[in-house]
Amino acid sequence: WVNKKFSYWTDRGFMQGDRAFPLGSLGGVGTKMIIAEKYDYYYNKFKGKTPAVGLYHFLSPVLLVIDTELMKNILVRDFTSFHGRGLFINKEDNPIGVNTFTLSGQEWRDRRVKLTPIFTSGKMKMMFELLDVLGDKLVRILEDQLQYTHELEMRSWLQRFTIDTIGNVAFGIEPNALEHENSELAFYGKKMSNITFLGIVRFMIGSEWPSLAKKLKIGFTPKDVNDYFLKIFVETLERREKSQIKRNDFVSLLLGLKDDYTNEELAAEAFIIFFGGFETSSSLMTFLLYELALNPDIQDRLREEIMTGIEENDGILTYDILFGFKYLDMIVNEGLRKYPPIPTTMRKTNKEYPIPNTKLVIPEGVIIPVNSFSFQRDPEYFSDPEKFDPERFNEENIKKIKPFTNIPFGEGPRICLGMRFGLMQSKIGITKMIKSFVIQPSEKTQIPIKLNLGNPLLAPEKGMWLKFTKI
Ligand code: HEM
Repeated sequence: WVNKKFSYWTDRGFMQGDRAFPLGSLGGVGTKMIIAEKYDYYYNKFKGKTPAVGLYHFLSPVLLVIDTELMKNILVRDFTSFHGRGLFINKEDNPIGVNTFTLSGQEWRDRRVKLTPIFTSGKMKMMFELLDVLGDKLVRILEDQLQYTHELEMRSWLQRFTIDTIGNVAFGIEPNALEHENSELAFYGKKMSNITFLGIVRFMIGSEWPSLAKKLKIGFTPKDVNDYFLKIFVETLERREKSQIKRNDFVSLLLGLKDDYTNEELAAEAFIIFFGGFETSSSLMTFLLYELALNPDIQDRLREEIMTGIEENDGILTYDILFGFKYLDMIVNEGLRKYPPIPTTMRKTNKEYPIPNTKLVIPEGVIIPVNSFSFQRDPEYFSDPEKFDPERFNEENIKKIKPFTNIPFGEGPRICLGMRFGLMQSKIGITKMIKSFVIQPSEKTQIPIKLNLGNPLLAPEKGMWLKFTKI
């Protein structure tokens, strides 16, 4: 029976990767490497031999994309055959898990169309002030820390910063995570990004046996995460409606969709804004600080740009000034290339798809991992890929980047909805810190950095210890 399962791809004429019961092609994931590194192993092994290689997530067939032309077809040109996300959802028992990120088909399209207007640059500008204030608070709190020590574990500080920003704008609450290490929001937020044995079992049941998963009331999130986020969002909605408070945040914008969606559906969107926004941006800032500490020339040039830009604007940082920092933009782009916070995105075929110019046909219902991590670290597309080199993204070089090889926010109709917000909060965080501190490696800095095997997003293994000195 297992052998039959493992011949799914060869029966259809595809090349396939290693397979063994029970993990399928995922041997070593979580113990020796993260899943993106395992995909990368297959990407390098099969590159040039086939446009896509068949793998197995446990016993389920998945197809890893290798060829950039095929990737373009999947993400953009022939998107109508690939609009699914391929995640298990359970509307009855886990309403929080049913949102723009996880939905497929018409339901996804309808949500996406309704939500897109709440992410425009005009709406982001409205939220800038709130983030600016929290950025200053981050600096104040780090300054306080320097009375006791100059070595700071920045991953957790940056998580605390993004919990405060997103808790504020998506749930209308003051998590005060920067003041209190163990805020409730942080507890439930982190629960989603720590892979546990139980989480793997739940994921496996959800993808292999959806009807059993429904009977077991399994969904995209654990039950307590569902209940917590539902509760805090509904409480905020009620408070807002009663008091008629108007604030420039996602809660107010979501409230504007009240005629179209139930409270549960709106809470699910607030949840994905929180989940999409807290770990990704803190991961990006963490790796950026690491590279800035290791590359003092780059750090100095960035500080010069920031200081001059703010000084010329009477000491005030605005949205337009922030997004006008060209070198900061190059640095952020290079950070996203080398350390994509979500290193793999997924699609699912909703109908059979013949791969152009081959005899291969991708069957319906197959999950397609697109591993941006591989393309963005492929020396064919980015020479000396381990080197942190913002010049890859200067005005001239950026034009030479091969399309679809740098996709940290995904691509096509399902591209990240919160890209502008993610960039805004990461750029604010970096700008405020670089303006106030010189950042250097410390004795505790892990060089070269290793990845945390228990996190589906890109995270450092042992946190990010860095030396901070007040300017
Ligand atoms: C540096 C920060 C971020 C990175 C690197 C990132 C990356 C991604 C990636 C790779 C995807 C999948 C795209 C695809 O499948 O083509 C995605 C989807 C998504 N992201 Fe982000 N993200 C970030 C920040 C945010 C923020 C701040 C929010 C919310 C405010 C957000 C909300 C979403 C949503 C709703 C989707 C689902 C889009 C859909 O399926 O239609 N993201 N993001």
